[in-house]
Amino acid sequence: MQLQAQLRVGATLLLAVAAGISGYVFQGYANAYRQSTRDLQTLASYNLVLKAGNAMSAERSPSNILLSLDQDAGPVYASTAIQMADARHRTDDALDQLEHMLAAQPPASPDRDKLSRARKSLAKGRTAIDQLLQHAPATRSSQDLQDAINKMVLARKQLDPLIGDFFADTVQDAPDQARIMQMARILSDLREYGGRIDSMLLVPLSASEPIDPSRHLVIDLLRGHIDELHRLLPERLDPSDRRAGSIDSMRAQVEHDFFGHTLPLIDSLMARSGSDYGMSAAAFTSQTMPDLMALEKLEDQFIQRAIDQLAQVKNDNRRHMLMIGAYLLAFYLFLLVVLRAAQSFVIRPLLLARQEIINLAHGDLRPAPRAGNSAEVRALHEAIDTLRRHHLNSMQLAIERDELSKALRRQAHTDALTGLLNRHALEEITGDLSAEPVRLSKDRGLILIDVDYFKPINDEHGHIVGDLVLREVASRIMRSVAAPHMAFRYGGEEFAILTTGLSMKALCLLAEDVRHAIAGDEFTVHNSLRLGVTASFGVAKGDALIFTWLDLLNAADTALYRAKAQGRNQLVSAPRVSDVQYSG
Ligand SMILES: Nc1nc2c(ncn2[C@@H]2O[C@H](COP(=O)(O)OP(=O)(O)OP(=O)(O)O)[C@@H](O)[C@H]2O)c(=O)[nH]1
Repeated sequence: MQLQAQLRVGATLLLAVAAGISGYVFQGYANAYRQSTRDLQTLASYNLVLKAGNAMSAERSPSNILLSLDQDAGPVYASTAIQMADARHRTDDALDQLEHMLAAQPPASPDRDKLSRARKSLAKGRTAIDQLLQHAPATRSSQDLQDAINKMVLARKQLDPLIGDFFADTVQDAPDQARIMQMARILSDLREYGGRIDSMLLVPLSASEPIDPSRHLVIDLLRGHIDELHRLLPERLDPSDRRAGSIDSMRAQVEHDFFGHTLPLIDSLMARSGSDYGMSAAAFTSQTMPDLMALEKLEDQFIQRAIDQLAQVKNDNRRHMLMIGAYLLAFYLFLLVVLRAAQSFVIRPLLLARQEIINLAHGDLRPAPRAGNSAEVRALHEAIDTLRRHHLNSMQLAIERDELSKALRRQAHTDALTGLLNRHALEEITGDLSAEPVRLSKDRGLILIDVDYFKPINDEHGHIVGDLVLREVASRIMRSVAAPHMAFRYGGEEFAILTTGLSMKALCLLAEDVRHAIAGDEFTVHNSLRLGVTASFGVAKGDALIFTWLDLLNAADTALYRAKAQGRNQLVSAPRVSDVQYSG
């Protein structure tokens, strides 16, 4: 498998493993995120119901104070009336929010029915209170007062089933939040029961009547509930939360105010057997209202803190999910970069180096494109450069060898004295005469030339002069012979001209030209020595009688012999079918 493919497979495997692990962790966070979203929604809904209940409970306090005040109370009455109006407003807001939340449920759903009944009861309670407030306190009967108060308590009680249903549902849907909801409910119930006791004491205190046994019983029952709930309420509401400082201080404050002040006050009022309570209903309600409000506030802060914590958990989970996604993406990009880098810095340089080596192998020594700059790739390029240099050297050596062998070949075929082709060259062209006879082309013609009386020149003037004469003879022959015909020094003072495509007549004319060129002007050896030189010529051409090189050579040699014999400085052509003969 190619390196690139291996890298891709490796990267895909790595990515798959990373994606698997990330997916597993991501799934965990996604589940936690979904759970925290659900919990948050559940807790927020539960908070809405409790808020509505608390608002209804809280609304009773200013109503009760107002019912126990004389309209002549002036600013106190007016400010309490404003407080009651505000409290009603808050209750309506809370109930509206609750109704809005329940709007998703079908119109005839039990929850919406319960809420609607509670609102109707509340409206009745408010009407009863408003009607009572139309009359001066002295003209109100205790019964009417108790009825109005009971209606308000009943309205709040109508909401209990809804709170109970939400509590049950949410404990089921978000069991992790059960403790928080339970604590919130305890605080809400404490506030409600405290408020109810307040309401129950309002009539006896307003009318300065003794607490009748049935009222006593109800208040004792409520008091008992409060004690029970008090026991369930821990010292620290959420010890796991280190930031819960303000909650804990509020909790301590509630312990001090509600349990340490309001309840003992109630107990002391309950303990009085007569009708002298030592305080008015308005004073009593005004004293207990802040403590009840503190309870309410504690519940509100507590559940709000829980909601904030859940929102934080939800955000943390979402952040973790995003981080995992970002890490995975970053890992994917990293792998992509690694692959690209491998492609740029390893694979491409390798492939280019491979191509360069192939080019070198095919003799292409030109510089090829390269890539990569790592130490390893540079080392590879240096190795290729070394190979190129070796290749270049051996090619140069081969060229030199070739040129040398050509020069040697040329030398072997050239006569050193005259510069003409030598006999060996002629034999290469005509074929080894000792071997099988080579078929001769009829186009071929041969002129053999022999310098006349050369020995006497040597003898009289020395070999050096003889050499100069031979050179001049060769030079004059060369000047007369043009391609495709070729001139040779055949040996000693003998020369040859090999022709192609000449008729016997043209051959003889050429030989005659050469003869004149030699014999025409005297040879100037030096200023004081001028020599007249002649040569004899034997001419032969391929035809029906002469059909091998040996035949041609013999025929030309015989003709030359005859030219010598006939007196030299002449040419004799070999006998032909037509037997034409020229003589000079
Ligand atoms: N200077 C010189 N002399 C050479 C060379 N090669 C052969 N000779 C001489 O050429 C002479 C040839 O003499 P011969 O064969 O008798 O011919 P000739 O004297 O020309 O007589 P004919 O051919 O019969 O006219 C010899 O003396 C050789 O020594 C050479 O390269 N240089």
